[in-house]
Amino acid sequence: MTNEELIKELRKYRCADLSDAMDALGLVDVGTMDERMRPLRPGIEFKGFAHTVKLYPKQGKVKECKTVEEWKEELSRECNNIYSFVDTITEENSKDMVVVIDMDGIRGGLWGSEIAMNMMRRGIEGVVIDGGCRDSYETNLENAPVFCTRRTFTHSYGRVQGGTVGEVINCAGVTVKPGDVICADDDGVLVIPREVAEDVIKFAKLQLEEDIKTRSDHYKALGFKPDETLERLSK
Ligand SMILES: O=C([O-])CC(=O)C(=O)O
Ligand SMILES: [Mg+2]
Repeated sequence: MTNEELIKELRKYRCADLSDAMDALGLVDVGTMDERMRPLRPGIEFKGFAHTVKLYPKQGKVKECKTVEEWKEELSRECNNIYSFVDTITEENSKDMVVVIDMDGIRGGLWGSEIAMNMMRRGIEGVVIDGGCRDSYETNLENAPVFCTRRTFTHSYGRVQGGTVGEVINCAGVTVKPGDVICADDDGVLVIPREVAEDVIKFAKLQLEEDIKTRSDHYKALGFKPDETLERLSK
């Protein structure tokens, strides 16, 4: 299966179906991120391949700025360091990309309503951050696809420093390799190693088919209008 075929197929399934499939393969909780990893609002769902970023806690004292000009210069210099990973994400390589960021759970609001739109313009599927997001209200108005472990108003300035891109990281308790499949929905984030992803689909299909069958019966018995998720497999 090509990556394109794989991701198209995986998108039919809920994290619950995919997690049950991992269980069936003996991989219980292998890719289950900590429950603190939450969507910024209900209803965010995406799947894609991991582009990994590791950032480090800022060490040492920060400068005390005496003038606005000094602060502007200081902030710009620090941001160039913290956000140096941004230029590794382009319109050319962003298809089916999920940016996965390990910042050691630090509070600093690395994501905000500006970078969220910047990344949407570059074309990523979503971002998963073991750390902070700020400007939550505006970021939600933008429909930005963001999962994080913290919400905050603090900046990453003075709290985070630049690191590496494209290495094996630990994000919310899970080892993530570049190219692993990242699955995110209202229930949380599941990481599926690329090498087992095709087997996972076989078992996930059984789970979802059975769920659709039984829930369709429940809808009929209750006289409710079926919800659109019963169509997931025909998409
Ligand atoms: O400015 C930053 O570095 C983070 C932020 O608030 C945004 O992206 O809106
Ligand atoms: Mg902002």
